Amino acid sequence: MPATYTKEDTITDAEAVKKAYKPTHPGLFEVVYAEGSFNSELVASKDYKKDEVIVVVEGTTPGPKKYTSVQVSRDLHIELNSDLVFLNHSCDPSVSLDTDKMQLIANRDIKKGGPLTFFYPSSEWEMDQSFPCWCGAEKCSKSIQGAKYLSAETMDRYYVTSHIRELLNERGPEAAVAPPKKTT
Ligand SMILES: C[S@@+](CC[C@H](N)C(=O)[O-])C[C@H]1O[C@@H](n2cnc3c(N)ncnc32)[C@H](O)[C@@H]1O
Repeated sequence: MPATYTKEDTITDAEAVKKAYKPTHPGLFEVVYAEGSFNSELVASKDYKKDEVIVVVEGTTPGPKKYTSVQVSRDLHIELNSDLVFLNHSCDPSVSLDTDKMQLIANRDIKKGGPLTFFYPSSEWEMDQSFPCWCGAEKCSKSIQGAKYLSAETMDRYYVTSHIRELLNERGPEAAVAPPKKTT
């Protein structure tokens, strides 16, 4: 999978992709490829302790809001340009992405091979590509569209970046706006 990962990169031969794969962060984490669109995931290559900094995120570039981008301030979106693009969303996330310190931090002890997932609305106000969540967490938000569409009560359960905290504070205590109907 190239660093310039695009929507067209549907995996039709996961075995061939696996053979050609060179991890961007060997020893820290790696991609587990699965056929189809968006079915691959990032997993730990070693055990991590709760609160451990897994990696300082480097080599990012600014770009337009996309399904691969991460929002790092009110107006700035970046591409991760590494295997980190395979971090999936979970409503019970194993890691947090601190976009102020640009650090990926373990939310709990993580075993080697365990999935690395973060709560996408912790950094994204309105996502480019929304999706029905498959995470299966007890308190799953079901439709992931960005922090704008979640209640303060839900957002309070999670680590939230400073730009999202500001936007939530500006919105005030009223309920989140109704989500748009269309999801991908
Ligand atoms: C940057 S990709 C993450 C890697 C992706 N799994 C892949 O194989 O390309 C983000 C996309 O992955 C999918 N995704 C990530 N987490 C998901 C989840 N919990 N439930 C459903 N789809 C998810 C969504 O399609 C999302 O737009």
